[in-house]
Amino acid sequence: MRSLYGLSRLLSADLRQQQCIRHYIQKRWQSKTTEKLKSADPTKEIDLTDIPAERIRNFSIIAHIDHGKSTLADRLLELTKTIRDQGSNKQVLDKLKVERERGITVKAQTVSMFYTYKGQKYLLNLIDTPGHVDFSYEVSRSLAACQGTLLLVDASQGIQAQTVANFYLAFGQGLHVIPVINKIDLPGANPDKVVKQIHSAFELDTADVLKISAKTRKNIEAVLPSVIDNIPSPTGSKDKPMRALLFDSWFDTYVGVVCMLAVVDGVIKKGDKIMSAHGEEKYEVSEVGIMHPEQVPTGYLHAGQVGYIICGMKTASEAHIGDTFHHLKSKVEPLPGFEAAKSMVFAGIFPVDTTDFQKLDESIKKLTLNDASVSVHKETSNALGQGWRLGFLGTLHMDVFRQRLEEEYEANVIVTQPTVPYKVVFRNGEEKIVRNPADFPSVDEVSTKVLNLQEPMVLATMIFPEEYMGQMMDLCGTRRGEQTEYMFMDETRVLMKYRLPLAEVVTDFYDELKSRTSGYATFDYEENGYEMSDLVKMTVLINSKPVDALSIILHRGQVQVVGRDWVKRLKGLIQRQLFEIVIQTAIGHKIVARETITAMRKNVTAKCYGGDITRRMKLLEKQKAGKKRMKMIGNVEIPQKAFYDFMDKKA
Ligand SMILES: Nc1nc2c(ncn2[C@@H]2O[C@H](COP(=O)(O)OP(=O)(O)OP(=O)(O)O)[C@@H](O)[C@H]2O)c(=O)[nH]1
Repeated sequence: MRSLYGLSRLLSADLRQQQCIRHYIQKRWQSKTTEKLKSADPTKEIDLTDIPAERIRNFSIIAHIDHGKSTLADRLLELTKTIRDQGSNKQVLDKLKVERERGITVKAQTVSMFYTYKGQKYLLNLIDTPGHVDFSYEVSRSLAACQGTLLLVDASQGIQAQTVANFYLAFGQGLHVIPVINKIDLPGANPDKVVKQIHSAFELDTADVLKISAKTRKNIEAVLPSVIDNIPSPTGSKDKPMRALLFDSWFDTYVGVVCMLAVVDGVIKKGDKIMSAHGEEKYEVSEVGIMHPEQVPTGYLHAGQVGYIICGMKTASEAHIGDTFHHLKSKVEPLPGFEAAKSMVFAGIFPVDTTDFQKLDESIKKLTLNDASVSVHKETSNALGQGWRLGFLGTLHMDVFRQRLEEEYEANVIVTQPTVPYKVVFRNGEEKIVRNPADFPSVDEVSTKVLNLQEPMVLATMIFPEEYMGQMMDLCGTRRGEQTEYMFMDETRVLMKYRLPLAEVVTDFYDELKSRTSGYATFDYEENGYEMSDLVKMTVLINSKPVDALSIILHRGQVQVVGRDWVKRLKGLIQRQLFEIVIQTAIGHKIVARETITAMRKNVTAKCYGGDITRRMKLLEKQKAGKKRMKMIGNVEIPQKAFYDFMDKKA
């Protein structure tokens, strides 16, 4: 065991690598379900000429989930009169319906505020970021547009796993970090203890640490002066050739893609002809402005400013996040970009009612217009018909996508078991990444052509009260984890690190971790390469016919448990039919588990004793309609609903 002092060196793993696995989702700013912000000013052009770069501050708020970032953002927007203070503003920057329903920020938002301090007018650009582990990718790219950040910590909960992860993202990008202790109004608040934690964990100067309550507004007025006094202004030069970093974008039905830029050097104006360094595409700027909090044209943005441009970009995939824009004729050194966000979780998506395919196709197209990080390929399944294989950055990203499909497009979908990208190394030296169990080599191929099989690993950091140590070690042990480090955060809390297979983390690991520690444990992870693993593909057979949509890649050690569980659950979902149904799970030809549904004789019109022909017809019609939602596996009819319930673990 070791003290926490100097945690920085221990945790400063490759931050770039950390970014790749992190998850990200893009918003639809103009979503129909999106609530409009309450803007104090009607949309009119704003003049920025009186604000030199020295009086600009670009900063973000980072924190663990629920520590109060969006609430603090509300207070700062009110204080600067960017929005009206009606006493009812609640996380106004969380605009997506899913954000409001889940009470989490999914999408980083930028807003420009004006603030007068010591008689001078300042332009403060605030980027509110998500706190959930799944959306850390949003955090890291947002930080690239900032010079400093407010690190918010809940006064009753103290430092948690994403506090640590987000601090190191900011630290790794060389940002000035201002610690702020929030929720000091809570009865369990212990701000002094949290100050000590911050000091020992991050070696930050805590002499002037801010202690606030974003909810009751206590000490809120101290925040912006601290931002101005401590965070440096951007350093670029207005006189150099224009270079601007594209750090966010979204699709607007009327104007196409809106790009968020941090202008590093020079000036970008309406009418300018510009080019992207990565895509080498040419555009003409038709509108340029700031988010205040809605889009407000300014006519130009100069070095140090953060704002949006509209330049006739048609699709979201043209906007490469991390790209550099420059004037058409000028040659500039591109700014350091970001590594592309990588899909780490893949799943099949199918309509519950197969006649909804076209509609769902449209909906997926629209939703992915704004989320270039979702990879989409068509897929056909014998069990579920036509569908898609989608790649996501994590399971929350996947859940959010599904929820938006269901709520914003009224789609009814079956999402298959998520799969991580496995690696197959062949004896001839070739390598293949398998994102779909259908592409996994057969048992014969594995024994004749494959040198080894590998699975992606992560390094997980967990923070929890000491009394849950046994529970946590047990959980990580059953998930094939290997402990790499543990230490005390303070007298009562432990920080533990485990190397775990990603496949074990993307299932129900987070829920288990929460339930085993009464919600006290927090968790974050980063990518940690591939490792050789004894992997197999398990298939489900219904009356000897394989059901492709129910194939899964597993570690051999899990086969018995999962195999038995699956046949039992399927038995509960498939109705008895006129003949016996045998449900089996198998690895190649080897049967793992089996359940049987005995035969029955069913006559839907049996109760109609001849007489009422209309009723008889109605029942037959109903049965016919029901059949449309059935899938035939061999001679067995399985309702799509059974697949839906199976995937949703409703049995
Ligand atoms: N008592 C108290 N509650 C607060 C305070 N600040 C925020 N909250 C509450 O804490 C909860 C989470 O606040 P948010 O502002 O959504 O937190 P967040 O960090 O933006 O959350 P994510 O975006 O999901 O990461 C909400 O219920 C807030 O009302 C505070 O100072 N005191």
